[in-house]
Amino acid sequence: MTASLQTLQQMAIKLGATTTILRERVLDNGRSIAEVLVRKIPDDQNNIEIRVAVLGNADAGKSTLLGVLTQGSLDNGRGRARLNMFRHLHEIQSGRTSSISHEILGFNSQGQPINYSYSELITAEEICDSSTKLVTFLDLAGHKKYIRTTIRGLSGYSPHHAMLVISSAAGAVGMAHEHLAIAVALNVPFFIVITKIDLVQPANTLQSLESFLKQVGSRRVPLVIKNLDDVITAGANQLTENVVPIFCVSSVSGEGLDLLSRFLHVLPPGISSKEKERLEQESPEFHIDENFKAGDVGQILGGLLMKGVITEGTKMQIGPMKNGSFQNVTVKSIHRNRVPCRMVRAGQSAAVCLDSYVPTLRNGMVLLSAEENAKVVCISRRMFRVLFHATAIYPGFQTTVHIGNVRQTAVVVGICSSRCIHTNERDSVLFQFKLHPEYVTVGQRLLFRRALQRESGDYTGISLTHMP
Ligand SMILES: Nc1nc2c(ncn2[C@@H]2O[C@H](COP(=O)(O)OP(=O)(O)OP(=O)(O)O)[C@@H](O)[C@H]2O)c(=O)[nH]1
Repeated sequence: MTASLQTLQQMAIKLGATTTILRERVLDNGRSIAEVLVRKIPDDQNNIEIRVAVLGNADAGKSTLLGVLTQGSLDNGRGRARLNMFRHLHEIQSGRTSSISHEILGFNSQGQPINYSYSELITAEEICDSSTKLVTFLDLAGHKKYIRTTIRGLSGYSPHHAMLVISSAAGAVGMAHEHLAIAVALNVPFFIVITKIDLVQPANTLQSLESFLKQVGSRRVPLVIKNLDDVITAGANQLTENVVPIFCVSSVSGEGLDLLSRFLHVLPPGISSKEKERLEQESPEFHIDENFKAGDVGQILGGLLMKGVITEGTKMQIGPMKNGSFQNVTVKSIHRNRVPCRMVRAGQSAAVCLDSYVPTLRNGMVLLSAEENAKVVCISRRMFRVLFHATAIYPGFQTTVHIGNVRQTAVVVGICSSRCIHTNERDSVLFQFKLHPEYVTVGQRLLFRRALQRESGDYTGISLTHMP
């Protein structure tokens, strides 16, 4: 076995790859078996990246868990670990997340976590440089007041996986149901973390999970992760098998965190390297989710590059403006994970600085290649499925729709095969944006939600496919 592992390692080194032994076992006949992860990072990339959105009810322990994973020191049960996750003073004062924050956790080639406790004064740049795998967490808000921000995170940032955090003290209550229903509707693979097991044993919460999963429309069955074998099996099959991995952890005692961390290390990115290569060949399409001006630096756009490659100096067009037109711009500089870089590739998020100021910028706009003949829509036809509605949806129904980063009021102007749509029914629907045209592409999922009364927050439905 030692000789075989050495040979494998030498083969990997020749290809510029690394090997990590995931598990080893000695059989009854004295022979042994080892499962080895061979990780090859593309030549032009530092590490393999995945984005994980963190969902769950307020006070479930999301920010605390992220604080513990990314800062590397345990919580005191009174909110110490979450302090670094907050972006605003009111969040620190209330202990409640209201915005989307990004946190990173790296892993080296041996599978050891690299976070801010790895060495004294380590910076985000050094974490990125020393990691072969990088997990970016999106810490989303749990309180129902901030549901629109949470939907924006799930729909706009295209996370590869969602992590639903449930407190074992409170169970799957409040917004946990709605958050997971949205992740299921957007087809984001998910896993569950039951936290605070130092306070209450998770037995009752575990029991209720099967019916909880059915209620949100997921046909997957829960698989409680108890040992390293379960971790490897669940990690390898996360995208294909019909199971939901469940971890039981405590951010105060640290119990169960090792298995969760190992799972994050083996969790695969959402798309294959072939698919990624194909996307990189296409014309660039950068979806804007944040825009701001920083002193003399100029106009900065935060977002995700869905297709193509952008480099410094690339000539592009930004829009659509209110009249549907696009404005020509040039990319001045690019930052990724707070570090300057020369290039951003399909599937990566980045902050792009433009050479000129763009008036009337809004989130949901796109940056496209300057040569692209960009088309925008006022009216769009889509296949709809209503997940829940108290009565039915008729023409004239008006609501806020989310398509990626686009968020705008739209009106249903026609339903193709019947007069109205009820819960669980599907139909092709024509809807019109109320204010201005938007850039949408075939296959993007559309999500709409309407609060029937201000407080109740009834979640209504999703469109499955965009029909050209
Ligand atoms: N005993 C114990 N307390 C925990 C644990 N995890 C979190 N807490 C405490 O639970 C409280 C709420 O945690 P948060 O991390 O702010 O919860 P959240 O889900 O991020 O809440 P929002 O930001 O409002 O969405 C804090 O006081 C934490 O110290 C745990 O594992 N054990």
